[in-house]
Amino acid sequence: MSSGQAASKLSSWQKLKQLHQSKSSSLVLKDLFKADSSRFDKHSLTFSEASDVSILLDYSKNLIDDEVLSALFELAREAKVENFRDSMFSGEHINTSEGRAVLHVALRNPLPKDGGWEIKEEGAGQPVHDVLNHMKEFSDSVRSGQWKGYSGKAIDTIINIGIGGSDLGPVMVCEALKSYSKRDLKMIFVSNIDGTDIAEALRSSDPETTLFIVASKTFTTQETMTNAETAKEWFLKTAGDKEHVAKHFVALSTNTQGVTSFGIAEANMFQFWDWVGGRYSLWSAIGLSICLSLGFDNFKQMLDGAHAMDKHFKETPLEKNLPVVLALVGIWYNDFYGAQTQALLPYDQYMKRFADYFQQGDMESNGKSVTKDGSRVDYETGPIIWGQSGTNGQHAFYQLIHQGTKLIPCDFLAPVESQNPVAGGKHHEILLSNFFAQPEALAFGKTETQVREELGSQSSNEALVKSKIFEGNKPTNSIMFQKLNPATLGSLIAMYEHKIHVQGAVWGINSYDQMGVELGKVLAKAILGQLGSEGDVKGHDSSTTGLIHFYQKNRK
Ligand SMILES: O=P(O)(O)OC[C@H]1O[C@H](O)[C@@H](O)[C@@H](O)[C@@H]1O
Repeated sequence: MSSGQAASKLSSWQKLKQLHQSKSSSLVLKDLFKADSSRFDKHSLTFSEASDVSILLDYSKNLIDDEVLSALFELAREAKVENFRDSMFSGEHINTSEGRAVLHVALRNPLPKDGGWEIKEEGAGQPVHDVLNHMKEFSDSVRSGQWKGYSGKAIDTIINIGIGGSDLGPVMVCEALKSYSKRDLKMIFVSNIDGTDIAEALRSSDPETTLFIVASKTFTTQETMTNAETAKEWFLKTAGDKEHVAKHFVALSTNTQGVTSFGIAEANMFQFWDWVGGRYSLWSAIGLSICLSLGFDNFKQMLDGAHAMDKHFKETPLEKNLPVVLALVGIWYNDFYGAQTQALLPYDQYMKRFADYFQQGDMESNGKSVTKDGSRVDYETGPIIWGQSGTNGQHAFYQLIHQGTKLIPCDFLAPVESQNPVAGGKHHEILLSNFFAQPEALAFGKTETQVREELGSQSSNEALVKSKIFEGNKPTNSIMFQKLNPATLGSLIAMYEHKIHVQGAVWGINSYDQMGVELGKVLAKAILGQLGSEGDVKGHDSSTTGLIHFYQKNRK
């Protein structure tokens, strides 16, 4: 297991610091490509270890050379990334602050008799497959119309009520794999405590044909429980009899007692375990909305794609290991170039929620400032993750990436094949030409000489010349895959999950707790009890008191 040692104490870290000082000015992409015509071949990797999956990672447009790369791999070895990875796979309790194993990989692991690994943790073998069978049975019966609502009608609307990890994964996947979905089954996701979210969902739904999925690992999350109660009240107003809840409410949780006291029978509960982190839970019962929308077979293919990436991560030498390479290159910018953010830019409209999903995945995992042994880090940890689908981003924020003052490493992702080759494939070719052009423009820019040539007689306008120069040398990864099918999406998600794992291991932090979301929750609870009258507002600073008083005076 990783000791939680500060990364800056490692000798390879110091070496990387020196390398950055001594050679960053000579790490110029234009020159690096000119000097080595095989740079793409040397710095690209392929993954095709799952059926129906083919992924190319081109990391050649990074500010790296052989010396930097070998120091980065040395860092991974010195930080015992391989040991820590193996500890995760074997079920050791690597989430030390909560004393838990971290086993989302077990959710996509076949049984040992079918070629999976033996994992010694309660739930991590047959029980996982029992829940999968339950999910299959249930989703088949709802999708086929066999499952009937209380008045005998089939279900046509699914409302998933959950937040954070109990929302973002299902939302992202249902959107990404929309072309595989049952189009006449309406999927609605309610997460926000803002009454608008549930009100809009209910407005367009019919209690006789709506199925509610209450998704919450803990079954105590205020937003989810409040939305679920409101949904139940709305349902019972029409349905009347409490007995009917059984036909319209199911729960996904680790908390059986919470589920039954809400009024959902254990038979309508899909179980998972405390070793599934919320932001890693879409592979578990939390994926029920995915199964309902896409069908179990597609869900299973997504699990298989993820499992193949797990196997790749577990067994492939670091130098050829996609998640490891992504992680190390990310550390190079995050810790040595001072980059604050990392953009995820999928050139596939179906992946429009991908960056939102990994905002939680990455930032909740690695947004930590103490190591596992409790020392304050003296280096940067998790990056700010953001992005949106291409080409929309190009017309919104790429200006800053190209010519702003900040270094923003970007991952570009795109499918070879479009699922909607409209207008004879014209849209897709235009989309891909942009996917190819942007990393090229970022890497190689446009020189002053080129600008002057282009401007011709106007080149005497110095300010204009300067404004049109692209400095270039902006690093990117390009990730191409054949087609966004369920297995490929599974592989891509698992690839980024493991990237996060490797970075957390190098930084010596616990990527698997989320203590930082607690304080705000506690304070909100206390304030909720004080909103009644001005006199109740006690124990706050003048700003918070002033804000609450303003609300109390002006509410209607
Ligand atoms: O599934 P639950 O228990 O409702 O938690 C929902 C979310 O709550 C908090 O914000 C965090 O703990 C997240 O990691 C979690 O995903």
